[in-house]
Amino acid sequence: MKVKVSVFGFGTVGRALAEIIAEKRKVFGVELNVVSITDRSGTIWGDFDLLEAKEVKESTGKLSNIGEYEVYDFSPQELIEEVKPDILVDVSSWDDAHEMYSYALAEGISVVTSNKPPIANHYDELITLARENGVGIFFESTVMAGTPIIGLLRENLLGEEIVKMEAIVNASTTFILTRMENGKTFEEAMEEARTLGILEEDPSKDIDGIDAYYKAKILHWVSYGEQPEEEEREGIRNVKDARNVRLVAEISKGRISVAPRKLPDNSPLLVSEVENAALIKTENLTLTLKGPGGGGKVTASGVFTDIIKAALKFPSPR
Ligand SMILES: NC(=O)c1ccc[n+]([C@@H]2O[C@H](COP(=O)([O-])OP(=O)(O)OC[C@H]3O[C@@H](n4cnc5c(N)ncnc54)[C@H](O)[C@@H]3O)[C@@H](O)[C@H]2O)c1
Ligand SMILES: N[C@@H](CCO)C(=O)O
Ligand code: NA
Repeated sequence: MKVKVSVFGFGTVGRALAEIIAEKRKVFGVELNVVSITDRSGTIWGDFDLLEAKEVKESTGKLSNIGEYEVYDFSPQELIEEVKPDILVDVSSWDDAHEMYSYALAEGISVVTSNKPPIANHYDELITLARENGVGIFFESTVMAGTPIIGLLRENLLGEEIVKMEAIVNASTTFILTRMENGKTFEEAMEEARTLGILEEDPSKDIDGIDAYYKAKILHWVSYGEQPEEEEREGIRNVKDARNVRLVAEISKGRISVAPRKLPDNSPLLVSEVENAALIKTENLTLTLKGPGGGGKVTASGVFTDIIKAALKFPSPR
């Protein structure tokens, strides 16, 4: 089965995805063909070499510098109408990408994304639109990167009421707090996090708990199919003694909160570096899920899985 893919956004995750697809373009009976890539400088469309596009972006910062191919100045709607991919992959940091998703879903194009605000703020309308048009919307890497918490909740535990989740879902604050535990200043730790490619384009989203809040909201939508009524959010700017402190997201029916908490020494949530963790309590099970929560390849891994699920028209009950 040949599948046309349009990639929107070509930063850390987009370029890591290009590497994975270049290596694994034919898997599970699916043959992936990336027909367009878009960054802020424009869209390349046609029979370009993926790794060449990655190299041009890395060396010059702009896809439009890829000499021998035409560069198009498409609006998101023109991109959908002209290129007509089978799957639209959003790995950009465009907070308002939901309109582009709606164009695609209405045209029978599945959407895969690692971009949280569009899913956190427009979940219901996007899921409904996908179902009405017989296509899928997949967002594994919006929470815990490629660590499969979204697939776990959307495609499993279907007979279980999710009683409560406590989770560490932001890699940057975990990294910063663990560096501060080891004597680094907040500024030094921030600088180190920047070199890892895990900070948001606007790092205040990490520091002020906004990224973790979006993720908690997505987990609430997937678990309960509705908005939370109660929301609390606090970041880590006021943390002075970082020992055993982590930014904890709590999700239960009707309520989400994000706040720094001092954890006991034996807490499974006491992760470090870029690790994420989730404690999931249902009526009959108590689960712990741990894994990397940030970085180009580990995020692109979850995006790749979603591309295959979209190609195989994988049903997501929730
Ligand atoms: N890096 C990670 O560890 C990680 C993990 C999970 C999810 N994410 C999410 O995945 C997305 C990409 O992350 P990243 O680390 O690659 O970010 P990045 O800042 O490296 O790249 C984002 C890209 O999006 C492009 N972009 C932003 N707005 C655009 C627009 N309107 N039109 C075209 N291009 C636009 C930027 O130019 C940039 O190339 C973000 O939404 C991020 O929150 C990242
Ligand atoms: N900035 C995010 C990237 C992963 O979503 C984090 O630190 O967790
Ligand atoms: Na995930």
